[in-house]
Amino acid sequence: MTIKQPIRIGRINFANAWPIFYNFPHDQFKDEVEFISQVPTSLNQALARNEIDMAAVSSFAYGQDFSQYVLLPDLSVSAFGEVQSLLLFHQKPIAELGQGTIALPTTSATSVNLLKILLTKFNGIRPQYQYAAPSLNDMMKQADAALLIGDDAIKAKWTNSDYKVMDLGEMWRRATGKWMSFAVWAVRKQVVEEQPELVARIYKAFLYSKQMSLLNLKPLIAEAQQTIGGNEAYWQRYFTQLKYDFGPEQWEGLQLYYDYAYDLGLLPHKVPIQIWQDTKLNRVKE
Ligand SMILES: C=C(O[C@@H]1C=C(C(=O)O)C=C[C@H]1O)C(=O)O
Repeated sequence: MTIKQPIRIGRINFANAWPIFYNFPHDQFKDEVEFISQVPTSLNQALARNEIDMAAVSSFAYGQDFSQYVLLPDLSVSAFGEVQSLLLFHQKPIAELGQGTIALPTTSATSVNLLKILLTKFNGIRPQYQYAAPSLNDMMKQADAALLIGDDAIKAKWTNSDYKVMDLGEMWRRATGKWMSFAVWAVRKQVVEEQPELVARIYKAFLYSKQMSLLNLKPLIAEAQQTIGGNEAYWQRYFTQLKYDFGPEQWEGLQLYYDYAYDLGLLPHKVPIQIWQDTKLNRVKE
């Protein structure tokens, strides 16, 4: 008898993904699952290298390697408009940034490409971009504007009032009228084939966790206040403005993002959104 390896699951260590992980019923799985908590770009890389089997990853990372993955429905970090944690900090007006440099956080894949899409397609500017560690003060020493995501963006906004701040979720909604999904739950196709029942059980456990978290946000809010700061009203709004569903409306917004990314050469191919459906792989649209 072959011993089944645990399914290795990547967890985004930013508050934006908490509602889906927070109430995961670990006791139902014992040695069958193992969680690895990292920033999105580290999870993207770990999934691509087969060091983990399933993860919340940057939606851009799915676009890069979609032939290897399927996406779990009804799970994502999405928004229709404002997000509060995908922020471009700047002093000069956006139109003047075309001659300047924008610092991009090494933690992000979806948002750095979303920013490029927004500035190129909708603002008609092509600044220089350079990657930097996600620290606003250091970034602004070398650049005219800085993008931050996740908890780094939240904290930077609280502690810096010298900059104008643009919310990428809001910019995308204004430009396209669509949803945007920043993180998706990707599973390696090979794991779906090898351990279909376990994948289905883990999927149900994530849905359960999301439902429980949204029914009672109080423990998540208390932990966010303790570990990150801010007040109850802030986190209440944060966790309700973000949406964790992944259905036709979110697919449509994400498909447009992939199409633009392909148009601009940010992705080398068109990206089909492939949704996992129990054990069958169901290609939803090209
Ligand atoms: C909503 C957010 O989206 C995150 C942004 C990501 C990216 O830019 O690659 C990846 C995962 C998401 O959880 C956030 O950072 O607050």
